[in-house]
Amino acid sequence: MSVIQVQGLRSLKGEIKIQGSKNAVLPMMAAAVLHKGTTVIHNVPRIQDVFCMLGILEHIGCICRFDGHTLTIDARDLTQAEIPEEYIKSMRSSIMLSGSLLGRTGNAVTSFPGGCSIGERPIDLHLSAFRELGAIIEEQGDKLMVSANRLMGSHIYFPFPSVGATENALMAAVYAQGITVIHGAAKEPEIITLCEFLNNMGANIHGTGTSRLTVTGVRELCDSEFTVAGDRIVAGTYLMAVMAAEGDIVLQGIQPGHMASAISLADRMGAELKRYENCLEVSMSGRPDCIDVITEPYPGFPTDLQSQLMAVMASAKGTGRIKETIFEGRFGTAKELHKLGADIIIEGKQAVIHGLFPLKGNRVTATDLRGGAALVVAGLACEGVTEIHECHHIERGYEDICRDLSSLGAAIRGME
Ligand SMILES: CC(=O)N[C@H]1[C@@H](OP(=O)(O)OP(=O)(O)OC[C@H]2O[C@@H](n3ccc(=O)[nH]c3=O)[C@H](O)[C@@H]2O)O[C@H](CO)[C@@H](O)[C@@H]1O
Ligand SMILES: C=C(OP(=O)(O)O)C(=O)O
Repeated sequence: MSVIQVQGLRSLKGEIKIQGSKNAVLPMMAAAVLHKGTTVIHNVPRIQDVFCMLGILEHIGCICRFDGHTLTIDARDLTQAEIPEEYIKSMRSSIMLSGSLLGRTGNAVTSFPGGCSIGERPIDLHLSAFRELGAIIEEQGDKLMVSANRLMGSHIYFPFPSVGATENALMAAVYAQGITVIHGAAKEPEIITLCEFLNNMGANIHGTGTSRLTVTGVRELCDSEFTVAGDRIVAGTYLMAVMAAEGDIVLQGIQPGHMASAISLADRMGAELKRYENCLEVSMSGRPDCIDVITEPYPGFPTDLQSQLMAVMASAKGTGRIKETIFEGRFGTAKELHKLGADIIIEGKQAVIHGLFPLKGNRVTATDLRGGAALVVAGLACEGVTEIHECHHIERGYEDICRDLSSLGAAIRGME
């Protein structure tokens, strides 16, 4: 599907089950490489990034079976420590293999990762964590070689929280001799899940959910099974969708506690919300109000919902400001929203949005995963048809955004 057409101004109604979390499952798939045996993961979303990670696992010698939403990874016999550049350049999470391969074999050959155009995204913190555990890092052209005879437990200090660096440090530390303490760890729910997943495999990690994680090295892991939680960013995207389109929807299969900042923001903007243990009911009648928001590490408002929020505010009442503090390139979507008539002014790290309703359907282009989803959200508040091109970006993280939104009553279809 490379083009999506949305006929706007139809309210949403219905119930939907949210797919498993991309940002939780990708590090788990990388972590499965640590174990000389079999790992089964349930509720795995059928998205492009998962297929890319599968390609990497098979390339290094894992035998994988992906039936429906259950993925079995047999990592008994690894044959390769080098990940081809085309994988690394197409997906940021490929860098997770450097931690798990280093932990398992003492050797990983990767390169600097690519991914969406949302900012520079250096990996200095990942590399400093590996060095702290005793690894040697060599760069040869584009190649990045990480190796160690024996990883030794140590104190790793992160100056600010990085999700990926915390995950890579955890994976490298699982077999390191002695105790590793990660100070300044990220606290996102996906880190908690990775710790639970690794402990379920036999690792020994304490401090889960805090910024100080302690890993006591173990000698071996065991076969295990794990179920991935619902994707809080996909759920947040559909929360933004109903705010843009108005209506009443129920999001099933999620933990609303992991979405507290998005829920309180929707409440401030005028939505009515009811939280249950595994689902969230949202009603929006009339146009939402613009508000002021800052993106922050968890538990703050996530950068991964910033573009979708911008799309909602573009068609809301009044004036609001969004300050993006994580990825400097994430205001790229504003340029496409302008084509729909949105009034957004970018001033450095801040976007000032004057809401206008309805927006006007037009041809726009997705330039990154969440920015693409934001254009779909904006299309719901447009008069006429919005045609979104380059939708392969959206398929990186959404199983089928057209299926999901049309089941809620949107007039949306995908085309090749
Ligand atoms: C697959 C996955 O889980 N992706 C998520 C992960 O990305 P990712 O793990 O790449 O994001 P990080 O948490 O590492 O990035 C946070 C900030 O730290 C900076 N940084 C990071 C590493 C480093 O070595 N040096 C450095 O300067 C980044 O440029 C960014 O400004 O967390 C982001 C922040 O919540 C989310 O938007 C992404 O969806
Ligand atoms: C930026 C994202 O993902 P990644 O880190 O995989 O590029 C995202 O999920 O919004």
